[in-house]
Amino acid sequence: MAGATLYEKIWDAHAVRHYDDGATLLYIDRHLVQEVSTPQSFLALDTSRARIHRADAHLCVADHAVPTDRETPSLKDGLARKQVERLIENAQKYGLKYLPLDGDRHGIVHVIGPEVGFTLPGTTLVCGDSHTSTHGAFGCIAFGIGASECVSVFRTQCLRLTRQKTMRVTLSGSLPHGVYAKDVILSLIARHGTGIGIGHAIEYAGPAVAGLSMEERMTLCNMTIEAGSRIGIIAPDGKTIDYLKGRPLAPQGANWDRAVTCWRSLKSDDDAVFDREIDLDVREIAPHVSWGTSPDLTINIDQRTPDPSVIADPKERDRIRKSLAYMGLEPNTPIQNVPVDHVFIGSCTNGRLEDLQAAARIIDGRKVARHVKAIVVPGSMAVRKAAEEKGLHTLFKAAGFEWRHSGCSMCVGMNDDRLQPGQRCASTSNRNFEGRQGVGGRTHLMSPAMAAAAAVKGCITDVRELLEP
Ligand SMILES: CC(C)[C@H](C(=O)O)[C@@H](O)C(=O)O
Ligand code: SF4
Repeated sequence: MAGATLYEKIWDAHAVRHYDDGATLLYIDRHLVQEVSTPQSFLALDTSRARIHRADAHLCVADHAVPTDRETPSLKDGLARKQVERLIENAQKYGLKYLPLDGDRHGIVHVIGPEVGFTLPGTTLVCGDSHTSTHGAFGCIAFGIGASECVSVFRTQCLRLTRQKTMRVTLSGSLPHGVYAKDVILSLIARHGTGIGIGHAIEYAGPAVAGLSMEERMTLCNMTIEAGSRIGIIAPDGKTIDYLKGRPLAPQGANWDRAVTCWRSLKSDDDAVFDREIDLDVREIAPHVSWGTSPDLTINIDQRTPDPSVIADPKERDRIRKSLAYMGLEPNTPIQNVPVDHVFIGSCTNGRLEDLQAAARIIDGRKVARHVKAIVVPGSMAVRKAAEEKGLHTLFKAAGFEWRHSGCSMCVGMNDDRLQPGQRCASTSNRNFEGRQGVGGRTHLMSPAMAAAAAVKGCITDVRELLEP
């Protein structure tokens, strides 16, 4: 019999019961709770007068709707305010841990989970949010769930699920100058489409993955959902263990030693068979920019927008045409030099310390172009503090960036940070759908270094021109 993949091993270790129809009742170790996706779940709990099975398995934080300009505390808007207040009330009522907006542990769920050591290898972790795939960077099965699934987790700590197929993406080589984990995942999606991962749990492996930092691995797993898969996973190694050591919710003392022994054994067997295999040599990858309204509509910085008139498939032709029209771009336009109005550095994809450092290296000694509004939104207050300790805030502010507090911010038009219709944004976030950053707003996805380059030049730019050799 062939060996098992890492995903299958963690799955089997959490299986409580197998059903005749092939489904499994899976034990869920951890649940992250944010304000936008859970009000109905709490309401269902209230109505059924159900109890929460294990209060310590849940961690709550409000991130999507919160203002990031907290010098002028707002939360004025009716819905945002209600969502945040409801989360605080519910956490209190059910005895769940809540990380307050004004506390030093606040941040985007997917940034704070690993940061506080809530995210651990070998576990199952869920959240009512599709980018829960991020946490798989730590070697756990982590995925987004819906409101009714949240209720099951609250009540029973279990979910009835069907096991996904498995796919391995083997990344070889090492990242070229000016190319980052963001470019790798954008390139993968551009090459294979947004449907490639549907029904599969994707394990990232190979020398290029071993070479990535934990933060880069999180960027990769984060956008796995944009490749159609709910689960991205990377086997834990020395970097994973170093990252977690001493985190407040990580095991301590003898438990830590026991955990590390177990984590070191967590990997796919050499003879494990994946349902699908993809290989990618990262040395082939150039800085990427999305030009359209889906993450696969992405090109190299030195390429041009496509020409729908030469596309044979009528559906695809129509999609490209519509996308160009929404983005206000002509066919065959070089993406380089397209002017931008906004630059957003942040989100659960690229709002961590290394992302801010990569952007700061480009900004250092330079100024944001006069017509550009540029904001840096650290993914958490801990990231903000660490960046300030390194003086990054001074550097960003001197260049003309606004230095904000943690939250989802411009990644999603659910708070005060939004584009106006027709505005174009160089953004380090993960989704470029119509209206994602505000009604009529136009999003170009890219790495933090590329976004910083766009801020300085006032247009989409090849970051390699601004990098020291
Ligand atoms: C609002 C939330 C449920 C949503 C998600 O599921 O991912 C958001 O975080 C997003 O990035 O689109
Ligand atoms: S930062 Fe963006 S992608 Fe991440 S959870 Fe918030 S809205 Fe979703």
